Amino acid sequence: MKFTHDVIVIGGGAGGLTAAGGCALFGLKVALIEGHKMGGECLNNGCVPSKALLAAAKRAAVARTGESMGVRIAPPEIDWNGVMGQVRRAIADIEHHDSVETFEAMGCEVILGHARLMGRHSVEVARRTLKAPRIVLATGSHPFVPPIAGIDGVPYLTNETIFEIDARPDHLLVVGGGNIGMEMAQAFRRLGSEVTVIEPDAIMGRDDPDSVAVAVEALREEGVRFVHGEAKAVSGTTGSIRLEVEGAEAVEGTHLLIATGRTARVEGFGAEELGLELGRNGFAVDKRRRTSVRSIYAIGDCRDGIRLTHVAGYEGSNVALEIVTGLPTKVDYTALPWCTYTDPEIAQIGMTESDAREKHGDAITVVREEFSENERAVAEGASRGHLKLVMKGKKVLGASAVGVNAGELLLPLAQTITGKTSTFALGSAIIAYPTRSEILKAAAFSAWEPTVFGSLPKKYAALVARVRRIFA
Ligand SMILES: Cc1cc2nc3c(=O)[nH]c(=O)nc-3n(C[C@H](O)[C@H](O)[C@H](O)COP(=O)(O)OP(=O)(O)OC[C@H]3O[C@@H](n4cnc5c(N)ncnc54)[C@H](O)[C@@H]3O)c2cc1C
Ligand SMILES: NC(=O)c1ccc[n+]([C@@H]2O[C@H](COP(=O)([O-])OP(=O)(O)OC[C@H]3O[C@@H](n4cnc5c(N)ncnc54)[C@H](O)[C@@H]3O)[C@@H](O)[C@H]2O)c1
Repeated sequence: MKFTHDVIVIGGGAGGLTAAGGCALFGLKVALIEGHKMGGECLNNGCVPSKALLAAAKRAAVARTGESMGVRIAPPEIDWNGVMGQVRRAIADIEHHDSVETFEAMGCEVILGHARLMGRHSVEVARRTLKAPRIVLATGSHPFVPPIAGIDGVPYLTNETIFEIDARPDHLLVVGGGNIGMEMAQAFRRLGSEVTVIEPDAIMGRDDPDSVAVAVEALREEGVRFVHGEAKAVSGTTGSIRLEVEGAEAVEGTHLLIATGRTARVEGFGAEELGLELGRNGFAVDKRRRTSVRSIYAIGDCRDGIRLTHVAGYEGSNVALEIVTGLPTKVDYTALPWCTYTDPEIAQIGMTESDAREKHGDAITVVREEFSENERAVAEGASRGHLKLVMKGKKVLGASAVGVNAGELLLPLAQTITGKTSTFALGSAIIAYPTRSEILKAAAFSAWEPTVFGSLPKKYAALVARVRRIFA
């Protein structure tokens, strides 16, 4: 077969960009195909606009404290156009990282158009047929809308539309208490909407319940209402929406946000015809991210598994490495981090306490340190939250943190979990005072405290002291 490229990448989101850029930087001939907007979900409808909205909301929340620390601030006035402008500005300021020009400069041939798989080595796009020994699918996901009776007759928002609404909702009903639900609930509440979150299971069920409880309490104090139950039926129109909830009373609001998870994008581009096997939600892949057709990889949101930007990017670089070197390269998620950017922030890396108990039973220990003992947090009057280290012996298996900027604490823990550093090194490091990172040192040191101040070191110290008294 005559190949036009070494690798064809379908999808210009976090996964596809990283795979394509990685291969191109090694000098391979790469075709990168994007059918909608470069940057994908994260830049255009996901991480970036949501964090920009949370930033505007935080300003409003600070202003709402009125008088605090002897400083009086006027109550916030929310200009919705300005808020949406902040969201657009953030996207505009970041989009050059993901632009056609940037990826052409790296050496990719960027093709804008809808790609279609025609065979194990061939793709059609913009009336051209491309052929390559390897194809990478990075086609992402779209919002999952559950079968709520009446949903098709009611206007509803998803992450694809919520960052463009032209007026602030008076009362936002958020169906789903996952990452999107929690972040959007706090953002809209702080910007002045009434907010009700409807969730039948645990709020943010993948996270440590102790961390989640701290954030839920904070959101409740700010006025977010949580209703425990499943959204079953909906009626009404924008401005007047009524949602029937199984196991709870019906709720009414002006706008409806569906934040109930994602569906992998696996249809409409020839994957069915090629017979690519599917998992529960996305392409079935092995640890090298190969699909059932071995010349075709699937990475990021479109394959069955975790859906996060840094995961898509990591899988993109992993696949690029495998294609470039020709050596099998497996993904390793023992130190996977994720954060939810509410205030307080919820951060997790590696195993939660319950994951670890399930795997190792009583062999694990959990060390917990409170931000109320961290002097920086106390001085700043923001000491809500804690850090939990989950350990087996002196090895960290995972950590859960909740508090201001908790996600920024994860890097040293990633190195500890992967064995690149140790709890001893973390516990004995010099940490600038006063910083929130001191909580890491305190937790790591707790693991060593019984050993360092144990009976043997005490006996040794006593011996040195006795000798010194004799010879001093
Ligand atoms: C509201 C929200 C907030 C989020 N916040 C965070 C966060 O804070 N941190 C985090 O880590 N993750 C976050 N995520 C998740 C993150 O956005 C995704 O995990 C990430 O974007 C997945 O990247 P991807 O490359 O797999 O797919 P995508 O970003 O979805 O990109 C896929 C691309 O493929 C293109 N495409 C699809 N089919 C074709 C075709 N046939 N031909 C050509 N092009 C095609 C699409 O147009 C799209 O641009 C958030 C998600 C949402 C919805
Ligand atoms: N900070 C971050 O990293 C971040 C932020 C936002 C989104 N994301 C990613 O985006 C993806 C989607 O987020 P999400 O919040 O939509 O999904 P999610 O899977 O986190 O949560 C969806 C929630 O909806 C609930 N639900 C489902 N059907 C329901 C019904 N009929 N009534 C009420 N509740 C119902 C589920 O029980 C679940 O708790 C996730 O994969 C997440 O990783 C990440």
